Amino acid sequence: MSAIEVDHLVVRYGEVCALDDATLRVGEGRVTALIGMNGSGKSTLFKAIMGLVRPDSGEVRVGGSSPSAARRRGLVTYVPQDEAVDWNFPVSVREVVMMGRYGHQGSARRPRRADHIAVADALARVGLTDKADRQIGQLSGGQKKRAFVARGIAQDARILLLDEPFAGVDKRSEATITRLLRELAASGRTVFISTHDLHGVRQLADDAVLLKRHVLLHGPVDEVVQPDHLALTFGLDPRDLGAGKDLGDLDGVM
Ligand SMILES: Nc1ncnc2c1ncn2[C@@H]1O[C@H](COP(=O)(O)OP(=O)(O)OP(=O)(O)O)[C@@H](O)[C@H]1O
Repeated sequence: MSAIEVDHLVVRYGEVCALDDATLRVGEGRVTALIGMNGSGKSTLFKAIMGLVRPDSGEVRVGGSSPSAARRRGLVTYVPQDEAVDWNFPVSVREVVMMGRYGHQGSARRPRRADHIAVADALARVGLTDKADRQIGQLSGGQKKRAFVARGIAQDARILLLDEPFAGVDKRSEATITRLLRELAASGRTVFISTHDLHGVRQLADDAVLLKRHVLLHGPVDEVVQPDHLALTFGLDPRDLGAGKDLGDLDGVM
């Protein structure tokens, strides 16, 4: 079954066409990696799935609903790239994670016992229990990502979107996040994640999508993450990625 359905999606920002006839199905209970060069439309695709940008044409369905309805129902959560977040905002790590519980608290927004338990559990799962009372901006890059993953876990969202969670992240956080995302998929969650980490992608993902304003290729990660396909995605000559080369040769162009 598909958790996310994107049909002939077109999104423009003025003159710039960020997504041009993008169509894809993201399978439920799987980890799907989204791969594409800078400006290929990855963040725009996530924003369209969250209902944060309006399509010029085409359609997005999330768990069978419109993106805004899915967001209101707490079906989907989004871990944005660093730049999209105001790290000076005076909230603690625990409060950030508690935000994931708002949808469970009714209009009073007063945390109940179950909310405190869910937050403590999520913090423990990402290894941030001892950092819970710090202001969010005082965490390292990897710890911040883990805090937002914890918010998604506390929310109990069925679908998690993560925009480059490994960018600027230490090895320990990367391993923690990879393990957590695999656990979430094993428990039926859908994980859709953009990444530049081609080395780690086979351990992380079941499927991969190559994006260049539209979907170039989508399938099992081992079939998709191949030098020829990546060369096409990143606008390189496939001969530059032939025998004796590996995915590391793409590091400089991503
Ligand atoms: N708010 C905006 N206004 C104008 N143009 C935008 C806006 N957001 C994105 N774009 C443009 O749309 C295109 C797609 O951007 P998007 O951020 O979706 O790409 P991306 O694949 O996530 O890139 P990156 O890997 O650098 O994060 C780019 O050309 C970008 O400059």
